Amino acid sequence: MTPPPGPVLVKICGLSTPETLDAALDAGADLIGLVHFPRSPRHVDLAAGAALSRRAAGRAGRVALLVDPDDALLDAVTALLDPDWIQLHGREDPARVAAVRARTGRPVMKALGIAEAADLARIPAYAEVAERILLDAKPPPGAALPGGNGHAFDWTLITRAGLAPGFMLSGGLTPATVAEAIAVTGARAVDVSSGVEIRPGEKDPARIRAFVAAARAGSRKSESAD
Ligand SMILES: O=C(O)c1ccccc1NCC(=O)[C@H](O)[C@H](O)COP(=O)(O)O
Repeated sequence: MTPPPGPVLVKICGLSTPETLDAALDAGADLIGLVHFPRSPRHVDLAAGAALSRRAAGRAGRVALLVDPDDALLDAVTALLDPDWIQLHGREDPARVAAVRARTGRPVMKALGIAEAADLARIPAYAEVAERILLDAKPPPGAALPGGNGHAFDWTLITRAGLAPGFMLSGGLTPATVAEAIAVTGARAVDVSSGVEIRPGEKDPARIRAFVAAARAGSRKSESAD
């Protein structure tokens, strides 16, 4: 996927209240992520997700975040949340990603866990079936969650691999580090959850605003350096 030129695309993930959703929308987030995964501190049930999705409609792209969903859950999420994107953050293989895309008719963002250069080899097969690849830190051993862990991976892995810039960079980003992450990787899209929280699951409007501002500033600096 060739990313459009222009400012970096910013996703704020794991929003679960109207107030913090409004903060992300008012800050200018391009995408908002709604996590439907009961073990997550950011989990929203389908009714809450539907209400938040309606609140965001027309103001940002709505990403329904699922982990190894079955078809019944896909159908319910599609019908109730009407997401603009479906993000798959589990062990879904490329065939499952293609099937999800076909069943829901929604573009799919597939998360891949990165810890070492060899992990990047999975990208081409997924890039064939997903509209966007989200590169996240591989969960540490024993982690309770497949994502949202607040861990960063070595961004130079991307630089050294000479990766085309159509990916979304994720994993442990914060307002303080996102500009450097953009400079190092050339990412044209970034994603954050823990880095804009006071505590797990509790988003901080001030940190959301700071993250969006820092990402936009970082992308302007990165573009002017090109
Ligand atoms: O955020 C969660 O709680 C979560 C739970 C289960 C699967 C995925 C999850 N988050 C996925 C995301 O897209 C996060 O924004 C991404 O992993 C980065 O998280 P963080 O390192 O906390 O910024």
